[in-house]
Amino acid sequence: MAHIPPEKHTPLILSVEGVDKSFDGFKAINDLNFYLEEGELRTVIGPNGAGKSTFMDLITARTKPDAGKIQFHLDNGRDVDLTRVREHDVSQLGIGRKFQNPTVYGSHTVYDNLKLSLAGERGIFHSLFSRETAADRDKIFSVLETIRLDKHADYLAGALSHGQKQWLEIGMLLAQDPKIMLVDEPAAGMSDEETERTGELLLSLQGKHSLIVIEHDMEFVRQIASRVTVLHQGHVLKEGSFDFVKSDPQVIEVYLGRQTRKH
Ligand SMILES: Nc1ncnc2c1ncn2[C@@H]1O[C@H](COP(=O)(O)OP(=O)(O)OP(=O)(O)O)[C@@H](O)[C@H]1O
Repeated sequence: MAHIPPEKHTPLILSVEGVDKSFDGFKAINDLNFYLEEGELRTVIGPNGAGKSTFMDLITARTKPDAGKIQFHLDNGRDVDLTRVREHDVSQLGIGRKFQNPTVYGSHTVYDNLKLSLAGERGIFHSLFSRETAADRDKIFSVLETIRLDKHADYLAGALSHGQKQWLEIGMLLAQDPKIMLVDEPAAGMSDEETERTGELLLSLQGKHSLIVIEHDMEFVRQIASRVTVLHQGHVLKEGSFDFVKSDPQVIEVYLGRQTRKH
């Protein structure tokens, strides 16, 4: 079957076409087609086991598909086939991922955590024992402002609240200037106020970055979503505005009707 990409209003940055992935004969991803526009903030929802994490594993080349194409469209007009790239090289290309649990360096300051992320190829040793350039400092302070931790630059990361650790980790991704950011359940375990601030942060990033956010908390999805993709059995069940997917009978049947609030 021919795969028809959505109408192109804005250039696409990512195309996933006809992707399959099985584990021991079980199809976790089944003929998946997904298109992300440059600067878009897309929310992906779906029941447990729908294939959301596997989808992110495929984009970051942690997992290789059995079939299909995953293309990263660079702004120089080149397309990179992500199924042929190693996981390490995917992050170098500008695709960053934030896992659900924050993994900040607790015994280092917030500032140093960002400095370490900025280091990239230069390496951790070099980063900790060398002076950063003025451009590095500007970048770190700009990220600190974006994640609203500028007053916490000298705090040990281990002393931050859960929400602040999540923002710091988003900041650590930002320090590397990713073109695409994959963010897995950023609001999990957060207070209502932290959740709202996280939504504001993600909304402030769209346009400058393209984001895919996996989330279960529908209030949070309502806050951030412009377009929502519903995954079910490794396939796109529905895609559209929050109101469209929320009132769709099939989405209610397979997901919303069964959902119990996690937090
Ligand atoms: N490495 C693996 N080996 C075997 N089965 C796997 C592997 N990874 C995922 N699966 C299976 O693939 C299916 C999709 O899993 P996946 O974790 O992608 O779903 P999910 O939508 O992220 O679920 P959740 O919301 O619970 O995190 C599940 O049935 C899971 O058991």
